[in-house]
Amino acid sequence: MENPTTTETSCGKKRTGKKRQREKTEEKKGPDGSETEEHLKRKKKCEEGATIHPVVSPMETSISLERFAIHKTLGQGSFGKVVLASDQITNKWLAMKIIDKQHLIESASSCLVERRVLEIAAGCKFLTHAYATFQTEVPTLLPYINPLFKQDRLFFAMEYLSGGDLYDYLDKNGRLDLSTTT
Ligand SMILES: Nc1ncnc2c1ncn2[C@@H]1O[C@H](COP(=O)(O)OP(=O)(O)OP(=O)(O)O)[C@@H](O)[C@H]1O
Repeated sequence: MENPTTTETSCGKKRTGKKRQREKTEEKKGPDGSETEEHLKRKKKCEEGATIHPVVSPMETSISLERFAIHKTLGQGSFGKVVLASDQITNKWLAMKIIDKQHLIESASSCLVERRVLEIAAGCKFLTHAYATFQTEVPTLLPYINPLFKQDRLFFAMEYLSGGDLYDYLDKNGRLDLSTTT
């Protein structure tokens, strides 16, 4: 597995309201390494320029945190932090967004919208997508008995994009020329 920790990322920056575009064009697979028929259909439609409608749930939701090794923090967003993780089953690197559910009381709908966008993006080569979402639920009294048990959290396991985000790139280099964008 190639080590992505040597590539430049915009670590530690907090900004709001931006969505990065996908920088890699290699084929993407689910956490089990396979590409579903639905993903392939959606990828084809996307390449043909058709409107992609959300499917019920192309993402894995029945996996747990133990499956992943967490390596370092990639950045901080409005909902929580994003860490570099590796999937110990497929051996792939990914970015994991960790959201403390207590912070979602005011913004649960924004989080659901973000999840939907990550889901719709599956199969579209210009958008970052999520492979899986899952959550941890801690019995209410456990954090008081043992502080190592943190509050309930939501996890978005997304494709890892190295090289920083589009906003930083445009900020530093100005407008992209036509050949770079196509
Ligand atoms: N898929 C990814 N691959 C690599 N780094 C990422 C990825 N997603 C996020 N990051 C890093 O984590 C930071 C925070 O991302 P996040 O999506 O939480 O917030 P944002 O898009 O910057 O802002 P907002 O939360 O308002 O949407 C980003 O600025 C980037 O440095």
